[in-house]
Amino acid sequence: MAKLIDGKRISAEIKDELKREVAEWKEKGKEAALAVIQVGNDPASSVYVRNKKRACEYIGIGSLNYELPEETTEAELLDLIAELNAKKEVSGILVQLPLPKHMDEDKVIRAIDPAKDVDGFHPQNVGALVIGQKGFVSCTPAGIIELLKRNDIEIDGKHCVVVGRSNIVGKPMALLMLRENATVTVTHSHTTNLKEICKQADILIVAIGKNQFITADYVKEGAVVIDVGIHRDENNKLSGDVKFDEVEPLASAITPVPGGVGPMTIAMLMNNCVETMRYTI
Ligand SMILES: Nc1nc(=O)c2c([nH]1)NC[C@@H]1CN(c3ccc(C(=O)N[C@@H](CCC(=O)O)C(=O)O)cc3)C=[N+]21
Repeated sequence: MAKLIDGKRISAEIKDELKREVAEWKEKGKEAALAVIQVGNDPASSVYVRNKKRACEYIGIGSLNYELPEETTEAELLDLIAELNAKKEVSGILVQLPLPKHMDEDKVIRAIDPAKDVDGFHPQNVGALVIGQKGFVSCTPAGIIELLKRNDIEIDGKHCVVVGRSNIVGKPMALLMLRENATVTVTHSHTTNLKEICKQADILIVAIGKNQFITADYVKEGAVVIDVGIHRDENNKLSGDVKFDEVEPLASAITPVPGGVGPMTIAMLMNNCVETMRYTI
């Protein structure tokens, strides 16, 4: 039986730590506020936006929500970002992804001041991660490192296989594991022998966006399995990229969906928001 990695509990712990820290910074006259921009009204996005707002309120930082209609032009969005970049009271800016198809996501992300890019998506922050310099780190991979550390799971020297190479999860995940001295293999949809490679993993991190794709035959006995996927069926029941019931008996530790990686994303977003208080004068 695998140890269940409880992301919900750990994210609550982190938010409590941050709440105490924010109170201390406030006594010293510092403030922080997160601006969240949502374009259109995708219901799943609305849930996340609401969760972020609630987390800001909980830890004691400000939150501004901008709900823009689907027809907003890219130029209008860029204007709003420029306005928020210039606003001293706004310390973090998050543009909820995905954006409507008529917008160039790369261009929009590049418009955010890297010092306010609490998502860690700006090329300057991604570049800093590549060469080991300070910068905001993408929240989901940062949350996974925190989950492993707070469960005393050794990373140093281990073989970590990352399934998926997205800019916001797979790639930064591989870089963070490398920073922790893991030996890292990045796999993706063109990988031949995917099963054999996954089976060599001491730590298997799955972010491919395919419902319950990873079955027992991908997993070595005793492996640690981290599931980044999130899928919703017609009854609103959530599942991940890993076939949990099959894999759980094999793994030494595993994250559930929900209650695993998801809540950690929000906790690390809050950590990035508090980071803006740590270094300003
Ligand atoms: N600019 C931007 N930054 C993001 O960080 C970002 C984004 N866009 N677009 C969408 C994805 C998705 N995402 C999640 C956050 C929390 C949960 C989460 O809390 N999940 C809960 C379940 C919540 C539920 O019931 O749906 C869990 O896994 O236990 C999931 C997914 C952040 N994203």
